[in-house]
Amino acid sequence: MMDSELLPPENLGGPRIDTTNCAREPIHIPGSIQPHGALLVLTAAELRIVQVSANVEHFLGHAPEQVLGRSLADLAAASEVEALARFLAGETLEKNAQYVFCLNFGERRVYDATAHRADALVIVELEEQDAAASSAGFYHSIKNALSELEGAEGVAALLSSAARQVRHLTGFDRVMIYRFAEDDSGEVVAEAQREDLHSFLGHRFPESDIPRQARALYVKNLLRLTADVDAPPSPLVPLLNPVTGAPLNLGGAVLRSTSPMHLQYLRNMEVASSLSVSIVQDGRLWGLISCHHTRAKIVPQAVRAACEFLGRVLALQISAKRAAETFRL
Ligand SMILES: C=CC1=C(C)/C(=C/C2=[NH+]C(=C\c3[nH]c(/C=C4\NC(=O)[C@@H](C)\C4=C/C)c(C)c3CCC(=O)O)/C(CCC(=O)O)=C2C)NC1=O
Repeated sequence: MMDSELLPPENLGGPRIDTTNCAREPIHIPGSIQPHGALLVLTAAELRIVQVSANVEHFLGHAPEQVLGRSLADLAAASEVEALARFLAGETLEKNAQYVFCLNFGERRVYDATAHRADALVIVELEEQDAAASSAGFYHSIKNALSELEGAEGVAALLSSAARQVRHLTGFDRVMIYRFAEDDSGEVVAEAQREDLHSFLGHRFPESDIPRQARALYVKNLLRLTADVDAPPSPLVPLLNPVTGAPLNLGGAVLRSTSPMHLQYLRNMEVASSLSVSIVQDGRLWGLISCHHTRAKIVPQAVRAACEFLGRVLALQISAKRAAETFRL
């Protein structure tokens, strides 16, 4: 097995992951999700439920064995299920598309839902709704953030503004802009933090802090949230997907459990919650917007979408400002 090949997961007989082999940890198939949401895996054709997260009863009022094998249409409002089917009919597997909608399971069980394709399956993730995140004021702050980024004079001012805007939008205790060097080590090049916290500005970190398989995933999936480093993961039921007979690829999932290695890294930094947004330029991971909170923090779907959008705008603005500085436009 080549050094860069990923190891089988520990829950399927793989070796214990430690600092000597963590660059080969298969982080896309943890076999569990973070428990602040629930996950359903459906067949694409009939939208039949073939795999769930063990905590599904808390969200749907039915135990896993009462849900497995049933059609989503048996459990949720027909209009929303039909909208999901229409979306899936129009999408191709190549697109890393997410479908964001609402699912109503009756008895006031109404959730933000995020759907995406994984192999020949559809993963639907359910999260509690957050009214504040969809208010007009929220959209106003995104508009302001964009104007600030566009008005920044030069790359350094742009990165500082981005850190400030993301902190304002999300309320994280600390927001950093982390830039990768040619050797994939990294440096904190901008920061906005709670005034009583020490600064990481100018600190450099080795390539191993964000290993190869994580960087590769982050070019495809642009945002990840660890809501609570101490929350017990909710395992998938059954552990192997019955359609594929393999572990479910959670690389595109918003609730994917974070690597235990990284959870310990965050605890060592006295961080309870972390969110990062990829800054991708020409298909390469230029850097990350890395956010920390000293307490557990669930970031609602709408706020995450805004952060991901800002990350994309920031990548474009970095190129534009660098070109302007180079050619003194
Ligand atoms: C201020 C500086 C600063 C730095 C440098 C920083 C690093 C950082 N690591 C990240 C991810 C991972 N790291 C590791 C593994 C290891 N990390 C190590 O140090 C060694 C012990 C090790 C194995 C031996 C793995 C498997 C993952 C993937 C986790 C997953 O997605 O499941 C992320 C993105 C996730 C996030 O947003 O929090 C960041 C931003 N976060 C900061 O704020």
